[in-house]
Amino acid sequence: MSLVEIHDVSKSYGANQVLKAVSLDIEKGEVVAVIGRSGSGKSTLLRCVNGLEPVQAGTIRIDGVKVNDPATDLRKLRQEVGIVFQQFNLFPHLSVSDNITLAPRVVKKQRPDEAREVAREVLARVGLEDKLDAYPAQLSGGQQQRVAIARSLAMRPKLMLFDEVTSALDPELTGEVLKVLESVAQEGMTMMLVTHEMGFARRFGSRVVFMHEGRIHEEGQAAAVLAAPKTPELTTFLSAVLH
Ligand SMILES: Nc1ncnc2c1ncn2[C@@H]1O[C@H](COP(=O)(O)OP(=O)(O)OP(=O)(O)O)[C@@H](O)[C@H]1O
Repeated sequence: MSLVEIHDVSKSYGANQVLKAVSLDIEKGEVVAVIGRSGSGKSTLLRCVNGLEPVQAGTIRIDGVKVNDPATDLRKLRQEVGIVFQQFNLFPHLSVSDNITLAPRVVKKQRPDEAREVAREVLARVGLEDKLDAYPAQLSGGQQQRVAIARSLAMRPKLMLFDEVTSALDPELTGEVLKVLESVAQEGMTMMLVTHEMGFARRFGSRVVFMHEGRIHEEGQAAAVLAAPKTPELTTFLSAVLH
């Protein structure tokens, strides 16, 4: 059984069919980069995986648990599926420590000292152990995004979803966030990420999925797919993003 099983998923917003019979399996420890033009359905697919968006047809299972099933406790499922967005969404009035420990204390009922210890550990993993008591406004955008990643890691998820997490950052801050993603990937985390960073996709995407008009148009091992696209749509897309 794959960790993520997406089978024949379709989704529409009104008359606009955004996902058209999408199927994708992701194995434990795999890093899958989802690429494609704006509006091709990448973010929607990611949001369907952790149940932020309902689907109209098909099934999605995470570790065997069906996401689109009224009997599934989505709150519990989301503890196991972390998601980080383009905007870091930290609570501005809470310290870094409180931002990170909030969900483990409230949802997982961790003791405050235990939660703070986890916060220390995950902050070290993103290279910000000295920022435990800082406030978001005192951090750069790149640092805030690293805290947002640490906050997700504190829940010990089975799967992490990243939706264009570097798109809101200045180029000089993008590198530090990509480095954190690389180290999280190297630790064995299963990751699905929507990205425009083709260099990252090539180095760390064990697999690349190219979406076009709501369908998976091409997929395969990252280096091979990016070096030798088989369809004119991917060729056009790659020449647009690489130049
Ligand atoms: N909440 C929504 N309500 C209505 N339409 C939506 C909604 N979210 C997305 N869409 C539409 O669904 C289509 C796919 O959007 P999606 O955000 O998944 O694309 P994307 O490939 O992630 O694009 P981008 O790279 O620009 O983020 C677009 O046509 C978009 O306008």
